[in-house]
Amino acid sequence: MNTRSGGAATTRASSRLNRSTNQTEQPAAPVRTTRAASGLRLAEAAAKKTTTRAPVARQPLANHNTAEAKSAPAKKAQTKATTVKVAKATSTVLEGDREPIKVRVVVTAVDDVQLLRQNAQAFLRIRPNLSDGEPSVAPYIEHLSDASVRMVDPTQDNNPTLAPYPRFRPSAAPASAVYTFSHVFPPATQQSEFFTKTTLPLVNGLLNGENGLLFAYGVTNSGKTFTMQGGNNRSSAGILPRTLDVIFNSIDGLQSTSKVPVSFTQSWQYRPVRLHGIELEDSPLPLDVAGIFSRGPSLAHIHSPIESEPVMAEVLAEHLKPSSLDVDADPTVLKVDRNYEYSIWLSYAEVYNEKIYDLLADVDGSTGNNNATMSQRILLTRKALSIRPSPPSDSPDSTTGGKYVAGLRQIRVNSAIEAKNLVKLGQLHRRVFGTLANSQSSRSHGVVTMRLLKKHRGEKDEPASYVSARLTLIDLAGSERTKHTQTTGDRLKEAGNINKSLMVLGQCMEVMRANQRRIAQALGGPKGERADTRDVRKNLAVVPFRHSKLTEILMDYFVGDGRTVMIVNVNPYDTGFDENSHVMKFAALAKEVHTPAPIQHPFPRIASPTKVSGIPQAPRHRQVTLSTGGREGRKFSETQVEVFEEDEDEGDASDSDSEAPPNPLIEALFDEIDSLRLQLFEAEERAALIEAETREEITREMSARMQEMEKMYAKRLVKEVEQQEEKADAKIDMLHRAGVFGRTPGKMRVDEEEDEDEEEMDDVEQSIVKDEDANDDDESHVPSRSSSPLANKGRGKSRISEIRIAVPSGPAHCVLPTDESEAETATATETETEPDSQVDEDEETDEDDGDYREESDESDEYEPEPPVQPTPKAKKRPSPALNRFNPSATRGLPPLEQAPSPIFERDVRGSFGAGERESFGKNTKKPSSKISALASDLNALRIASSSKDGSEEWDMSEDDSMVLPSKKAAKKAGPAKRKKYVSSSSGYGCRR
Ligand SMILES: Nc1ncnc2c1ncn2[C@@H]1O[C@H](COP(=O)(O)OP(=O)(O)OP(=O)(O)O)[C@@H](O)[C@H]1O
Repeated sequence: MNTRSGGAATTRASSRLNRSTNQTEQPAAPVRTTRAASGLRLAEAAAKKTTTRAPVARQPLANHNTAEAKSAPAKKAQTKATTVKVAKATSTVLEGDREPIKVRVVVTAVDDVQLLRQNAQAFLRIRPNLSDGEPSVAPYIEHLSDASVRMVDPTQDNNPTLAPYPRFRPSAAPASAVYTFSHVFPPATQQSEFFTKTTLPLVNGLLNGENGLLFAYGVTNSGKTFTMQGGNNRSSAGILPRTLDVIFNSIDGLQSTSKVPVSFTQSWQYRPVRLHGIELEDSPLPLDVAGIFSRGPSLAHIHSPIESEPVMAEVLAEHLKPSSLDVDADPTVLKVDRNYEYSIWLSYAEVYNEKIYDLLADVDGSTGNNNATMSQRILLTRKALSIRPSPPSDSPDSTTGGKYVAGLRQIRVNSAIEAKNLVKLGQLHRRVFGTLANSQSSRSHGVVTMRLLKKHRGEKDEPASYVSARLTLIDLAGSERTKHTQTTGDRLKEAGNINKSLMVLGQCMEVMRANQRRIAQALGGPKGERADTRDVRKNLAVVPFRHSKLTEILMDYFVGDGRTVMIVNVNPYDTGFDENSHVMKFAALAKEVHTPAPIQHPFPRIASPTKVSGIPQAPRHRQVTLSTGGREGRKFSETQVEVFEEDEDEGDASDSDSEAPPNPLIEALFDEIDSLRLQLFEAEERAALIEAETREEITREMSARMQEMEKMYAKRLVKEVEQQEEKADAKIDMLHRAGVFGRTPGKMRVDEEEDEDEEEMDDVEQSIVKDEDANDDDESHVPSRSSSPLANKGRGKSRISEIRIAVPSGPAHCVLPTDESEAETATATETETEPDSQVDEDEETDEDDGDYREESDESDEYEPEPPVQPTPKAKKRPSPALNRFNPSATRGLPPLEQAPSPIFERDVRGSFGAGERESFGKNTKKPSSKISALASDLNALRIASSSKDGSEEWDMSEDDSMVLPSKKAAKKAGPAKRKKYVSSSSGYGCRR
């Protein structure tokens, strides 16, 4: 017989509230009371009967922070009180003007404020270094305070080749960031302390009828399983066993024994079903079940699931020995209301590859291949469970809905040891595969739910008398990315699904946070105005809980009531900085989620997202090896377990009939959406993988190139600095020599310079001779030369058709006079040189060689002019550059520029082509004084040449790029007296 509570399956609290409301003879008020609030039902209901309160003014949101600062219990009490006031207010308003909308508004507003005050808590736990001795690398997480840490990318400063230049960061993660948590636990934190600060409040809440959720998040090997379940050492029990200890310590002697006798030998008991429901046990339990439990942890007798799989029990007995289970028990006892009787029910599910399995379920086991080496083979078949929306009949006072895992066993446990044994059995059922990252890596999300039923001793034994609350502890799979674990095949798919569910979890939090902000903004209007959040609520984004199984089964915690605690595990030693940065960002997001975002949509019945409509899926087959013994002289045994995983069956849930018949069209549409979402997700994942790889490749190349460039620039910088230093030295020397600071540094130096000048002179002479020869050869090819009116003049001894000034490729030299008169001369010559700008202009007007040649041809038409005598000025003040040709009169100086401008060098050598010359003309915005000096040289040469045979004179036309000091005189003489300064493609030359 299945005695269902059906529509009567309301909690006592809600029924009393309804009764109270009904006293006004109104339809059931749309009051949203929470299940947690039902813990106060007696006192609250009594208060309602006796007092009439004014409607509660909505709390301004500005007080949010102040409210947060209050202690948790105080806050909870306040929340409950507020709820009661609202309930009363509802009643009052209904009695007054019978306008239900107003009531709704009040309730909604108060709910918003109330929910906004619920903060998700995030605790950070830093894993200690596990290697012997000092860690190979320093941890990159710095503990700043009890609530904050700083994470600095360890690769930022460690690369000496890059310092002090900023590193090109391939990652989007900030190189340094401070993260804040509710509390930060350093590596040395003991398990007991950690449990007390993070989980004990949740356990306390559970015993008081509040829901709670705690999950551990982090990359693989960061200590999630250690935190949740514990280690092998004494006192290293984790959160889960300690929670069980504290619960049973606290309800010791208060456990419910009430049963409904159905026959002389059998009795029934109320049990929790689905998400909120309570009903009589489907299958009768033997009356002496408690006695069986008390006989100890013999697996074969613990409970029916184990009994039905004796093979498993036998094989796993080794694993499930009580060993340290009871000696490592947490002694904490919490104060509970002793007027109640309690019962605890445990379920253990696994979300693996986007399918949910019951880890405590019967599995069809059979053995095979037994042999003498203790090697066994077990074939297990297990079936995936489906998720169903919680029927409204389970919780008529809840509008938030929620989903439950249909067919998930909830097993009653009477002691901590029993519970721990069940958990251990579940852990062995849980799929544990090794990856490269962690040989014992959890590849699934393990979800342990403790359900508490409590009933006041004075109440009748009926479903309405029971208060139900849940505490769910989740050991999430590692959040590492696939490429870091080098997973392939099945492992790759696992990793993809793990990441998917964690990603969706993050997305849900993000959407909830956005929704919360919108509600907060709506509530934060001008003071005194009643905020109507209905419109805002209607337009809230749908939180994508449906996108993954994990979020679907956790939905109730986010949209319903209860507290959420997130534990963030990080391993700052051998986990990548980027990986942990993602974890930290996720934590920051989760911490900001204050309130459940109400879902306005009904929850339709869903199909498995992995199931493509119409295509039956073959059961998945996997193989695991379980090893036992091997220590302390015991025999080593190995068991091969083959697992067949069947897809969930829509019709297998015993309670499926409690749901409303689904609309086939909606079903089909949801199936379609799910299948499309899956395809989209897979495509995105593929794209993300490709993108990540491409980015990484480009990043590597870029980094290498950047490094090369940085090195090159560094070298250049050093060279430039050296050159500058030498230049400065040279200048100082020059000034010394010029007598500004005194006499020249020494004779040695002068002699050296004289030698250099001699060499220079040799070069010039050689160049002249060479050019003469070349000109002899080329003359016929250069019409301008052959047609020059002066072409045949002076042939022979002193015939110079083109003069090139060759300057050594080394540093340019500057000649300074050694005595005062010379200095004066030099200064005067320099000042008399044509302005630079004039040279520039002239040069820029010469577009190409053709122009020159044209002019040259024109010049051929000129009549030979009588030689013009050099200007007295030029004679009187010879260019200092001319002194180069007279070593005895020259006073050399150290190099002025170690690396002369290439433009200047080419100019002097006259060896560049037309294009280069053009660019020279354009680029030389400000010709140096050396160019002017060179012009003076040429003029001096002209004078010297003229003085040799006394019949020829040289001059430069205005068209030429260089205007000689004698230009003024030539201008005065008229254009006819001017000669062209001819530029050929092979360089500058002076024609006569
Ligand atoms: N606080 C701690 N103190 C001592 N040892 C620890 C601590 N945290 C973790 N360890 C050790 O680090 C190793 C990895 O930890 P654990 O298996 O819990 O990682 P995990 O995050 O659960 O990895 P996975 O996600 O792959 O399951 C284990 O050997 C565990 O005993």
